[in-house]
Amino acid sequence: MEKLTLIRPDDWHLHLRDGEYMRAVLPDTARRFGRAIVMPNLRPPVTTTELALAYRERILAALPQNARFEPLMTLYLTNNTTPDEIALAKESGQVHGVKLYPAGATTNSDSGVTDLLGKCSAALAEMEKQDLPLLVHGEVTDPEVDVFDREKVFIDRVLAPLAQRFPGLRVALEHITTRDGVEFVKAASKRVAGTLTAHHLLMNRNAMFAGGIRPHHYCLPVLKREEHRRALVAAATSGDPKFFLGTDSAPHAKSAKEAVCGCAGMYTAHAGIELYAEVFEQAGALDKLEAFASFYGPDFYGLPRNGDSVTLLKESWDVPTEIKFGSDVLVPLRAGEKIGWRLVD
Ligand SMILES: NC(=O)N[C@@H](CC(=O)O)C(=O)O
Ligand SMILES: [Zn+2]
Ligand SMILES: [Zn+2]
Repeated sequence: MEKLTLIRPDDWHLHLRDGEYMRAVLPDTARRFGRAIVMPNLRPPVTTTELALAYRERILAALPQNARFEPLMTLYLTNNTTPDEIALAKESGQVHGVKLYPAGATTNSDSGVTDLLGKCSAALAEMEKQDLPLLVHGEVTDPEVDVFDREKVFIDRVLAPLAQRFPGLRVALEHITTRDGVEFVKAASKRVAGTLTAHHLLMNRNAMFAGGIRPHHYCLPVLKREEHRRALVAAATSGDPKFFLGTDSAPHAKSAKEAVCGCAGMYTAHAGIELYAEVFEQAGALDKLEAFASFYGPDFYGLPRNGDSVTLLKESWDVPTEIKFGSDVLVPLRAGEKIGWRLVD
């Protein structure tokens, strides 16, 4: 049987939520990944180092015994984030990035930024000075802009001017979904990188409408056309160190997804590395998976690569139709279907 052994991967974009929900999903990530950049869009958001350190303690306390998983914390940038808070974050050694959510762009982003280059310039200057990366949800929230164009317009209106004004700032464009995003990252300086999710690599926007409306294939940024998906796969499998793994696994209760106004996010942590193995296999690039999943992320964040490894077998397994999610259930990606690679414990 075909077998794949990789240095243990890390997830550079993950939603763990909190409390019983966090306890339900954390083991899926901890089983596969050595570390994860933990998103701060809790309610209320993680806006200070103090809140981030307390959240980190709750995650550590919820880890399965013997797990050697390390949560890498982030701060939620607001119009009021001070340079002092940025300095504190860096000094803590536990905060590895500051997350920009344009206000209203996505799940739990109501406290987000309304005018990045205006209101956040002092915080951004401090991040540049401290070399603390800015992690970006790259979509404009202007309701006049077509939903499918919001990433491209964000690059033109916000990201390009930001990179000009703060050339020393390390920036990760999270969950890139378009050719435009790929091209921006490639053309930018070495300090600009991007993460790619498994679901945007595997599916185009038709997946939202296969035989009817599919709420479990709705996320933000929304799935795009096939030509964009192909550009993402080309970037992921190119061996370019600017592109690395970030699942954006975003658990929501089944009832919140299957609703009149269903919320955005796909749960993929149950197969967080296996789904990428499918992508790289389909592209004939399994030899490029390890660097994408395990090398380029820590290199960008200035952290050591993991020392141990994981093994995948080319053996299909059945994804459950539901997974317990605290007092609720969630529907994982590929629910009731098969995944072609299996993680060996
Ligand atoms: N990706 C999503 O569709 N949802 C994420 C938020 C985000 O990453 O934008 C969530 O927190 O649910
Ligand atoms: Zn996002
Ligand atoms: Zn996310």
